[in-house]
This record gives sequence, structure tokens and C-alpha cells, in this order.
Amino acid sequence: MFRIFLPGLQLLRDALGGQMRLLPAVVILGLCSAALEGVGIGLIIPMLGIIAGDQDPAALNGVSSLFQQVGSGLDDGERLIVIAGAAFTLIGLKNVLAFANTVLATFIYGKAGHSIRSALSGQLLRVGFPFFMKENPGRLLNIISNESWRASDAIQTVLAALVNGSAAVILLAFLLLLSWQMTLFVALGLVLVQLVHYALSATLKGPSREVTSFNSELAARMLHLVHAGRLIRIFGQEAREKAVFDAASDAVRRAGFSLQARQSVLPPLTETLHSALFLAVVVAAWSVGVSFPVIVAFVVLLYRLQPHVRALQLSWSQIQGWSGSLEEVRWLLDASDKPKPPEGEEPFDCLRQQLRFDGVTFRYPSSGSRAVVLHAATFKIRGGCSTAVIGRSGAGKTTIVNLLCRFVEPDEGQILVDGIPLNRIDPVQWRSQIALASQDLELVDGTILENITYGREASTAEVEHAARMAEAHGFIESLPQGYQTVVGYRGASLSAGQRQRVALARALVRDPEILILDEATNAVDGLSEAAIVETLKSRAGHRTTIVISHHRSTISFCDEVVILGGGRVKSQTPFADVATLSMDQLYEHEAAGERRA
Ligand SMILES: Nc1ncnc2c1ncn2[C@@H]1O[C@H](COP(=O)(O)OP(=O)(O)OP(=O)(O)O)[C@@H](O)[C@H]1O
Repeated sequence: MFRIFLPGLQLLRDALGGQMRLLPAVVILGLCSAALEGVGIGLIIPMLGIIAGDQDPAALNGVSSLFQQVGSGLDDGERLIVIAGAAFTLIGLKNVLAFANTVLATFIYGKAGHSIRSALSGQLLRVGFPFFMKENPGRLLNIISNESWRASDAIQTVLAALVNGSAAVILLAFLLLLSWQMTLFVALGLVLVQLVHYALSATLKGPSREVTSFNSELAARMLHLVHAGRLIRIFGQEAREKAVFDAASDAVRRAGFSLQARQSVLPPLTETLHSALFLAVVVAAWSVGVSFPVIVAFVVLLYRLQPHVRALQLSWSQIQGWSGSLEEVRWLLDASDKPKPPEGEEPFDCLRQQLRFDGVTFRYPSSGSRAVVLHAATFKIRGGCSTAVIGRSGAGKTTIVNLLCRFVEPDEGQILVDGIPLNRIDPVQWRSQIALASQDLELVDGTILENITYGREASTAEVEHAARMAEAHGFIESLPQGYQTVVGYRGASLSAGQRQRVALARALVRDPEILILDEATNAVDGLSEAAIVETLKSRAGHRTTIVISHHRSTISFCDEVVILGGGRVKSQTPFADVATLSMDQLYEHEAAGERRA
């Protein structure tokens, strides 16, 4: 039995940490309330003895005779009232303890649920970025939004099982004290019922995993509907998307129905088997001549034991039904099979001489055959200079940015920062000196001000200064709410060019040591772009700037240009040497360079 509850208990331990010490309190309260109930029920024996006029303790044995002696000095009327009062007090006390236990269990459940969600968000923020390149976002969304709740429910079920298990132990002990023969009979019956229950609930694991997997699929479809609204409409794919979504939703329904149908066989079946056991006990007790008050007390105790045993069995089947959810949550929380976040301890404050890619080879973890996207790339980026990284689509430019930002790490070779391998530098300090404006870095749902100050607290003057440099101040001022304008989800209420200018201001306000612009102005109109380039030109020399663009005008202020082709560095040259070439000619520059060599 312990093995079934183990995943829930382990998750509970991970979630509760130090508060695990509350668990013994749950068990103790459960034991005490069951003990009070047992004694209260035991008092039925003297009460029935008085009513039936059969009060000879010698006719009873063990604990029954002890109960029979309660209030023995009093006359029958007084004795009946005193015993009834005592039974009432015990039952009242039992219910107070049961209430306290429910409150405690609810508190633990709430804490554990919160801890699980908090641990999941912590893990998503801590895990190395390649994790997101490999994993299906639908699966992750499903774990956070669905499975984490089911895991919390599983924890609640484990707590309920602790309470019911404690109560069952105590009530069984009372049964044993009343009649060990009848208790043995009951215990054998319960074992048989449990075996049937065990066999049936073991079949729930498969359907539970199926529900989890279909839920992940459905979450992915939901994400798609939310993100691809324009795409679906312009290509007129509403009917197809509806059919695909409905199929995913129906698959969840069918898997859920199959799981719940199997689960719902168990309560009526166990109730029927328990009733059969119940009746068999009464008949057996009568046939071996057990006294009437003892039979009544035994049956009442058995009657009270039954819901606890059934609840235990229900917990068992529920945990089996949630096993898929528990596995998913534990998988996400398990750091051992996830990419590690970047490490390093060397401090970094500024780039003094150069950044150097030294034979860097890289393959994306998500690509099936792990195709090489950078082949022994060797080039340098001089500190305080502006370097353009250009190449045709798919050449590997953004991959270089990903490596520089340590979203991914080289498979071979290394990146040297003033001679120090980048993987030895403290990633927090390194990233704090970098600002990235990229076509892929979305805005957050908040005001323009919140977006610009996302990476750094800044004064109004600093924010406005950054916005002016990004050619954003003018359009922001013309909005009715100015800097307090809410941009909506991913900046949906702004135009693409406006979004890019706010994102550029967000990068510039950090006044970074290294500024990386990855297609950061490709949606901005020509006039604004020219003004941005002018600003960057005037600031050149204050910082190291890396510019990726397919536009000749955007890279026109750079000192150097690194030309990539098919994941290889074709050439690195001063921009002045190639200033007359068009972009197409620049892309082909390697051939000429190599011929010269
Ligand atoms: N997350 C990823 N998983 C697998 N392969 C990827 C991933 N990102 C990029 N690639 C592959 O790596 C190669 C280089 O991509 P990269 O984005 O660096 O090119 P790029 O030069 O920036 O292209 P563009 O100018 O079109 O933005 C491409 O072949 C691309 O298919």
C-alpha cells in the first residue's frame, strides 16, 4: 500500500520541506479522534446492558467487561444518563478533533499546492534555455495549468489517507479488544476486498497517462489558436482548425471517460463487498453465541470503520488515476535530466580588448540529426567597436547571438572574453552587461514605461532619453496615455515598428557594455531607422555593438563586418574595405577574400 502512496508522499515531502513536521500532527489528531469515537461506541455496551437488564460483567470478557463496569456504583436511571452524557461528550470532542484535523490538512494541502506551483515556476526560470528548444510548450502549459492541480489533489488524497488510515487502525484495535475471533474474520474479509480493489485500480495507470498526454496535446492546440489567430483567418483555416481542436478535445473527453468509468466501478463494488462482509459478521457472531451488547458495539464500530476503509481504498484508486499527473509534475521538477543553466564564477564588468570565437562548432539540441549549424567559427569582435554579422538567411547569425548570450553553449571550441573562456564568467554579471534587442524578444503585457524599464530601474529622464535614441519618444508622446499606454499581450496594441522601437529603448536604457541588435529595426520606417543609425553612430566608441541585419543602411556605421555562409565564417574585414559593395556582393565576399588568400 505504501508503494502506491509513495509518489504522492515524495511530492508532498518536496513541496512541504520543513513543514513535513506537521504530518505527525495529522496522524496524531486522526488517532485521537478515532480513539474517542471508539470509546464513545464502547459505552453502548453498558447502556444496552442497562436497557436489556443484562449487566453481569462476568458474562463478558476483555474490554467489554471494562465498559460494562462504567458507573457501576450508580442506580440504573442515573447511570444511563451519566453514560449517555459521557458518550455525547466523547463524540463531541472527537468531532472537534476531526474539525481541527480537517483545518490542518487543508492548510497543508494549500501550502503544498502553492509550493508545487512555485517550484514549477522556479524550475522553468532556472532550467537551461535549450530545454525550451526541445520541449513541447503544450506539455509545459498542461503541467503548470492542469497537472499541478491534480498533483495538489493527490497530496490532499494522501493526507486524507493518513487520517483515514489512523482512524482505521484505532477502530480495528477496538474491534480486536471486543472480539479477536470476529476481528480476524473481518480482517480476512477486508484483505479479500482489498485484493479485488488492488487488481482493478492497477488498470488505472495506463488510462491516466493517456489523459495526461491528450491534455498536453489539447493545451498545444489552445496555444496555437491564441497565437495564430491572424494566420488561421487569412488562410481561411477556421474549419480545419476547429476540426483539429475538436478532435483533440474529444480525445481528452474519451480518455477521461474511460478513466472515470473504470474508477467509478470501484466505490459501488467495494460498498457491495463491505455490506456482504458486514452481514456475514453479524451472522457469524450470532452463530458462535457472542452476547447481544457486544454484537451491537462490534457492528456499530464496524459500521464506523467501513467509511474509513472505503475512503482509504478510494484514495488508492484516485492516486492511481492521478499517477500520470504526478509523473508529469515530478518529471518537470526533476533537474537531473534537464539542461543546466550556464555556470561560471569569474567576475565581469567590462570588455577591455575583444570577444573571440575560437573554432566554435554548434548543433541545436532540438534538431533531429543534430545538424551542425556553426562549423569551427573563428572571428573576433573588438571592444568599443561596432561589428556587423551578416549572411544569408539560415547562415547562423542568430545562433551567434544565442551563444553570446549563453542561451546555448558551444559543442566544440570556445568563446573568449579578453582571453577568459566565456563559460568561466559569472553568467549573471555577463548578462547584466549585455542588452539585446531582437525581433524574437517580445514585449511584456504592461505599460510602455514598464516595458522600457523591464531590465533596469530608470528615472523618467533616463527613460525618455532612451526612447529618444530609439526614435520612440515622439510616437509615445502622441498616444493619449503616453508612457502609461498599455501595450497588451506581446505588445499587440502597437505596430510592429513601434514595438521594435520600444524594445530598442528597453535595450538602450540599460546603457550596456555590449549592445546586440538582431534585426532590431527591420520593421521600422526608413526615416526612423536612419535617425536610429545616426544615434548609434554618434554613440559608437562608447560601447561594443554587434549588429545583425539584412539591410545595408543598418550596418553602415559599423567598423568591421563578419560574413557568414552556411554556418561558416567566410571572412572578417574592416567595413571601409567593402563599403561600396551591395548586400548581395557582401554575402559573396568570401570567395573573393579566399581567392586573394
Ligand atoms: N531552435 C533551433 N532548433 C534547431 N535548429 C535551429 C534552431 N534555430 C535555428 N536553427 C537552425 O540553425 C541554422 C541557423 O539559424 P539562425 O537562426 O542562426 O540563422 P540566421 O542567420 O540568423 O537566419 P535569418 O537571417 O533567417 O534570421 C538554420 O539552419 C536553422 O534552421
